[in-house]
Amino acid sequence: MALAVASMRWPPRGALLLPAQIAPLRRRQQHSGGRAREPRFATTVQALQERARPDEQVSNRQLFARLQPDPRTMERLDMLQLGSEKQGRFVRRRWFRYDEPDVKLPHIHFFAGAKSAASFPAATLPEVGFVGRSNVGKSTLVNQLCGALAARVSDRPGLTQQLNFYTAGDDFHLVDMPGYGFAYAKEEVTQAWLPLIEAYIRQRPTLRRVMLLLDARHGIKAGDRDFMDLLDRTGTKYQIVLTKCDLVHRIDLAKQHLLIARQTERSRGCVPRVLMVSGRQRTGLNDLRKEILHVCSLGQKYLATHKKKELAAQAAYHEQLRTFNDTARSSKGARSQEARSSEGSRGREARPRHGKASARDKAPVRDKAPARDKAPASTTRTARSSDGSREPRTRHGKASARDKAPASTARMARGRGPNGHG
Ligand SMILES: Nc1nc2c(ncn2[C@@H]2O[C@H](COP(=O)(O)OP(=O)(O)OP(=O)(O)O)[C@@H](O)[C@H]2O)c(=O)[nH]1
Ligand SMILES: [Mg+2]
Repeated sequence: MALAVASMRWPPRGALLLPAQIAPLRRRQQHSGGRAREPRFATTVQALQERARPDEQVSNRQLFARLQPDPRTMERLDMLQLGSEKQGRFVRRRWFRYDEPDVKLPHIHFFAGAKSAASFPAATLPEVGFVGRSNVGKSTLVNQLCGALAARVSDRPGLTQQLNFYTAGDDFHLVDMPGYGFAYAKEEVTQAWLPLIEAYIRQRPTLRRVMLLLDARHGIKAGDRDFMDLLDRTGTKYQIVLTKCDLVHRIDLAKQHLLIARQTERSRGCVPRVLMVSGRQRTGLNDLRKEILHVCSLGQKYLATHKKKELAAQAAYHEQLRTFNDTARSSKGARSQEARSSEGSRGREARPRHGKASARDKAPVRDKAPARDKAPASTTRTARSSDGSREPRTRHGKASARDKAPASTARMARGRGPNGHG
C-alpha cells in the first residue's frame, strides 16, 4: 500500500484540474525546462561546478564550503566525539555520554621486516595492510588498534622504510608499509618503496584488505589517486580511513567524508564505507577493529557478545538525548507561557481607564528615570532619608514625587488615570 502511494504520480493521468492547481505545475515545468527535477543539494565538487554559473568564479574552497554534510554522519561524529569544536564565545556544544563498548584485539608483536619481495615472510594468516602518504599516521594506528607500542612513530615523514609485519595473537597479521610522497630519506630508498608495495599487493595470497589512510585535513591528493588506480588495476579490495580527525572541525570532517565517498564511488576496488579515526584521541578505532575482524573472518571469535552491548549503549545514549530534549522543550514552553502571562498582567495594570497606555507606561520602570536623575553629580546631592536609605535630592530641597516615579505611575498609585480622573 505504502509503495503504491509512494509511486503514485501527481497529477494522476487524465485527472481534471482546477486552474489554481494547473498554474503552479506549469510554472514548475517552465522552470525546469521540462527536465526531471535536480536534487536539492549538490553533494560533490563536480556537481557544484556544473551548477555554478559560467561567469561565476568559484574556488574549490568555496565549493567545498557549499557542500551539505550528511546528518547521519554528523550524528555519528557527535556520538564518537570525533572532530574538533571551536572553543569560542559563540559555540558551546553539549556532548552526551556514549559508552561505546571496546572491541578487544590481541596484542601485536613484530615478527618480520621486508625490504625486498624476496624477504616477505610465509603467507600463513589473513593479512590487513596499511598504506598512505608519509606521516599520515599508519604506524600510530597500528599501535592504537591493539593497544601496543610495537611500531615506531615520528613526526618526520619517512620513518618506516620497509614492510613491517606484526602478528596479532596468531589470528591475523597487520602490515605497516612505508609511505609514498615526500619523506626525509635518500631518494634511491624512497624510489624503491612503491615497487615493493606493488609487489606485495600483487603477490600476497593472504592479503584480505588494504586500508588506505588519508589525512582528513587534505583528502585525496594526486599521489593517493595514483595509488588508488594501482589498487584498482591489481583488483585489490581497499577501504579509505580518514586519520587525524581531531585536527578537523566537525562540520568540515562530515563534508570531507561525503566528498571522499562520492569521489571513490566509481572505483571498483573501494569499499563504500569511509571510516574516520583519531589515533591521538583513540576515537573511531572500534569501527576499524570490527572491519579487520570481519575481513579476517574472526567476527564469531571476537564479536560474539559485542553487538548486544553496543545496542544497549546506543539505547542509553538516545535516552539521554530524549530526556534532554524533553526537558529543554518543557522549560522553554514554561518560560514562554510565563512571559506571556506577565506581559498580559502588566498590560492590564498599566492600561489607564481612559484611552491606551502611553509608550512611557509600557517601558520598564528602570528605563523611565527622568532626565534630572541622570544629570551630573554636581547638580544633585544625596541625603539620607528618614528610613536611612540614600535618595537623590535636588539642590533646593527634597526630591519631588515626579523624580521618584513617572507621573502615570504616581497617578495610578493614587488610583487615578493619567488625565487625573478618579
Ligand atoms: N593529531 C594527530 N596526530 C597524529 C595522529 N596520528 C598520528 N599522528 C602524528 O602524526 C605523526 C606521524 O605519525 P606516524 O604514525 O609515524 O605516521 P606514518 O604514516 O607511519 O609515517 P611514515 O612512517 O613516515 O610513513 C606523529 O607525530 C603522530 O604523533 C592523529 O590521529 N592525530
Ligand atoms: Mg610509519
